[in-house]
Amino acid sequence: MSSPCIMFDPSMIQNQPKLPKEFIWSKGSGYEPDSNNQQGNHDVLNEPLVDLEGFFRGDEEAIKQASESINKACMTHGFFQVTNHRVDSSLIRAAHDQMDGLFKLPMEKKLRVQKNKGEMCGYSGAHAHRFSKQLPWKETFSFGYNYVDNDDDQEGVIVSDYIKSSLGDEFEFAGWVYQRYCEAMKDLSLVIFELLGISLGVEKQHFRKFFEDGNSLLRCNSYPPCKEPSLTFGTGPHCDPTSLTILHQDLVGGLEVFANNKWQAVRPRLDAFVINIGDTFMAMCNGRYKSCLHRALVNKKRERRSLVFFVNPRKDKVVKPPQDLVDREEDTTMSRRYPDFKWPQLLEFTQMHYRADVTTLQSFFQWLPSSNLL
Ligand SMILES: C=C1C[C@]23C[C@H]1CC[C@H]2[C@]1(C)CCC[C@@](C)(C(=O)O)[C@H]1[C@@H]3C(=O)O
Ligand SMILES: O=C(O)CCC(=O)C(=O)O
Ligand SMILES: [Fe+2]
Repeated sequence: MSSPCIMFDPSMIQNQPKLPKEFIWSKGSGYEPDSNNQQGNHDVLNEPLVDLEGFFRGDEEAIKQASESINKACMTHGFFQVTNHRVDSSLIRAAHDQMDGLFKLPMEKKLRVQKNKGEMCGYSGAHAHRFSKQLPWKETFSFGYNYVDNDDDQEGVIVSDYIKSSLGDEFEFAGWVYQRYCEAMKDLSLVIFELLGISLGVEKQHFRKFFEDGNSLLRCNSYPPCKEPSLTFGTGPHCDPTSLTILHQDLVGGLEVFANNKWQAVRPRLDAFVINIGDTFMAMCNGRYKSCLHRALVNKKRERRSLVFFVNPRKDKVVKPPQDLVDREEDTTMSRRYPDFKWPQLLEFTQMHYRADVTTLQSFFQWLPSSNLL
């Protein structure tokens, strides 16, 4: 008989003296927390801080500099932060403030919007509806955001309607805030895609155009304090399967990136967005840029929150590198490093058959021919 899944109620679970075994990232899994899995024990990553002011002013020299530092960061670890991004600071603050109302909801109400296996939107406590061990010490609310309402299924529902209809009228303002926040994230992502195009020396609008009619996901993360933080993870080590991730975190800290062969902490900055390259973009640039390996630690004292916007292409688009990039490969045996695919195929793989980690993309390409999605 299978055991009932664990209920992640922060007010109760964080007071238990011992970490429930489901949250222990066991030895031998390849993902055991290292002996130093404590905040404050790691080097701080000296990643480039890309100032977008020059881009918005159309200053050629500043754009060149920004794209060069993006190129360097993406060739080494796939991670950088941006400042002067023109996202209104009061909108960012409001998006963080509205998380209070979500995470403080009574459990019974959270469960009413609980995600089921295979679903992308709704509430999840420790992903316990999907996994039975190595659970992440977090609660999440996720909202789908389609740029174009291109069909009439659930995915076409806009964030504000989804929030209001699933959580009730008292969440109307929260819905409005997250709708605006998604719009701002979409605009910012298109700026980053333009810079990525420039940095790769391809037609500068190529990626921007490709993602203009995408469909994305906004996720609110809450990582409650944990009595034994060194035995678990808030989010275990992984590369995002998506294309680009835009993350905003509070000042608690806990995000780490694997760079130069070691885990390094990312210094939180309220005025910056963290940008990660994901697996899909790595495939789109023929492996030139690295999908960023990262994780989130938890701590004994303070709840940590982050807002994560995952950018994906429209579901019928073929993911492949631009031809001019392929033509420039010196090693002709490597002219195409990955086969073509579509985002829903990788999404199905990560939701139904494989838990995203550092080798998601390779495992996906082994699975793809046997799937009936081709
Ligand atoms: C397509 C997705 C799967 C995950 C959410 C989005 C983008 C990133 C993925 C994830 C965050 C990577 C770490 C593991 C994961 C299970 C998580 O901890 O949330 C992943 C998400 C998921 O499968 O729900
Ligand atoms: O919350 C964080 O800092 C990281 C979250 C993350 O990596 C993810 O949700 O994919
Ligand atoms: Fe991630």
